[in-house]
Amino acid sequence: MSGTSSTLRPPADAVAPVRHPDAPAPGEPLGSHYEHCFGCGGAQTHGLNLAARAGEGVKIIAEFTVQAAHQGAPGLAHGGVLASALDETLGSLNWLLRTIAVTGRLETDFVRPVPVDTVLYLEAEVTAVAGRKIYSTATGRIGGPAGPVAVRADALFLEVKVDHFIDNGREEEIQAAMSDPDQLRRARAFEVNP
Ligand SMILES: CCCCCCCC/C=C\CCCCCCCC(=O)SCCNC(=O)CCNC(=O)[C@H](O)C(C)(C)COP(=O)(O)OP(=O)(O)OC[C@H]1O[C@@H](n2cnc3c(N)ncnc32)[C@H](O)[C@@H]1OP(=O)(O)O
Repeated sequence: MSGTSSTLRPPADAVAPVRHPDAPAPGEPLGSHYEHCFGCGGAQTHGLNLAARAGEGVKIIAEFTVQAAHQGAPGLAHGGVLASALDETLGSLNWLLRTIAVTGRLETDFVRPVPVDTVLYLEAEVTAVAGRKIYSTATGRIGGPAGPVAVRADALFLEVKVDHFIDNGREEEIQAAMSDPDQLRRARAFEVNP
């Protein structure tokens, strides 16, 4: 079964996304935007440890290896974990636009079961932008980067101000993130405006 709800279809006045001139070059790893991020952070024991790199245009390529801690059914990845991998890959696209944005809507198709130890080869792309709305799509393939699609998603991200995090995040993590000695991560958190 597949299909995308009408809120994920870009309006007639949507424009093509513009890759920021300072976006990482194609092939360059993005690194983690936050070490405690479940998707990409190195400090999360059972996190996804998803490694993303810039593609051409406004595209991201990433890999994620399904661990035993990610099971739902015996020996198979939990669907929510696979949705997280898609969400994280789609979220990484915003760094190529130099926009801070959060997921508003994520529609996922689970096409094939994904066993533990499988490498999920992810690709995501921004398809259109309309004001604060960023439309994007992603696939996760198994058996190799050109293998069959196991999961796919369409998403709508909404651009937000940094205040979104400062006003809503727990105080101790906000303070710690603000004093992060890693300059690149700080830049990704605070200096994303062109
Ligand atoms: C000091 C530290 C600072 C740290 C800084 C960190 C930066 C690091 C970089 C990156 C971080 C991201 C990490 C990546 C992780 C992967 C991505 C995630 O998982 S993000 C987490 C999950 N998502 C949420 O938690 C959003 C929760 N939702 C909200 O906060 C709001 O609902 C929000 C911002 C999404 C929208 O709220 P509104 O008040 O801004 O906007 P309204 O007026 O409601 O909507 C604007 C337009 O968008 C449509 N819209 C909004 N939500 C929609 C939806 N769910 N479906 C369809 N349309 C929607 C509306 O219909 C409206 O459209 P019309 O302008 O009227 O045409």
